[in-house]
Amino acid sequence: MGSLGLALSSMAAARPTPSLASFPSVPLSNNKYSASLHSSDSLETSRASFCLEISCHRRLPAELRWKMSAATRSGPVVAVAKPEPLKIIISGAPASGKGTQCELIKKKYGLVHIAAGDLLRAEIAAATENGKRAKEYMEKGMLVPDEIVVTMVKERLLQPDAQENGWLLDGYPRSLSQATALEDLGIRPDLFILLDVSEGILIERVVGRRLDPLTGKIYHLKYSPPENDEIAARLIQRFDDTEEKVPLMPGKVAIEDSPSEC
Ligand SMILES: Nc1ncnc2c1ncn2[C@@H]1O[C@H](COP(=O)(O)OP(=O)(O)O)[C@@H](O)[C@H]1O
Repeated sequence: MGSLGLALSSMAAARPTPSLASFPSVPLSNNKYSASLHSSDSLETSRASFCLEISCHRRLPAELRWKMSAATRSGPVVAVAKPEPLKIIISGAPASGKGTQCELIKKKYGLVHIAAGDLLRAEIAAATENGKRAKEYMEKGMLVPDEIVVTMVKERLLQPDAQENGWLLDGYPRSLSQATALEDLGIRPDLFILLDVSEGILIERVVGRRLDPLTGKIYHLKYSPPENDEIAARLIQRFDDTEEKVPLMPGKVAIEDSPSEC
């Protein structure tokens, strides 16, 4: 019960090494990027134990490697590459625990969380042309066309906060064409995380999930019950939290075969 498979595939791109002049002076121990996500950090919804270790040893140019080895011989010469910001794509079926893991990853690594659905809802709220078009598709539960989504996601990824702090992209890509579009733009993640949860567990989570309309907090009748009767009385079920929403095959929603439907 409760097995949460975490398929983690590294899509590390061969990135250009920054020039020596751009290296700030930082302690030698910072010469690698190392990070981890442990189940002990997680909420009850993700009960299975898993551990994600990210260790990105950055390649340094020969000149800097020589300086570092000189440092170990003759004392502290401290000039080390600042690691490039981490770029992650996370994917998983509804109720796979994506929201929970996104919160934890975002908090731990200081990444900018970019959710395609949130970007679309912001366009709708701002009543832009794209927002008006997107709304028609979203209301029918269909994927919004690529010409809207791809540009929107690209522009968000290229904004200074995401470039400086790194990003965690969620809800994109949802089709092969969206993945290819990102690749064509030269935007590649360091990691692709797929939360691969069995259908039985997804169904159990979806049908037991409840929303507190007052606070926006998500509960689960079995795994994360409301704190008191007053909250319990006002909990509602999202209209799309039904068994039918759960994909028949695990991973189906990760990258949709058909770009036309969610
Ligand atoms: N990458 C995307 N491409 C096309 N449409 C998208 C994409 N991401 C989100 N959408 C649209 O926004 C809606 C809400 O998405 P989201 O907030 O991720 O919720 P959910 O996980 O319930 O689908 C989707 O049903 C779809 O219509």
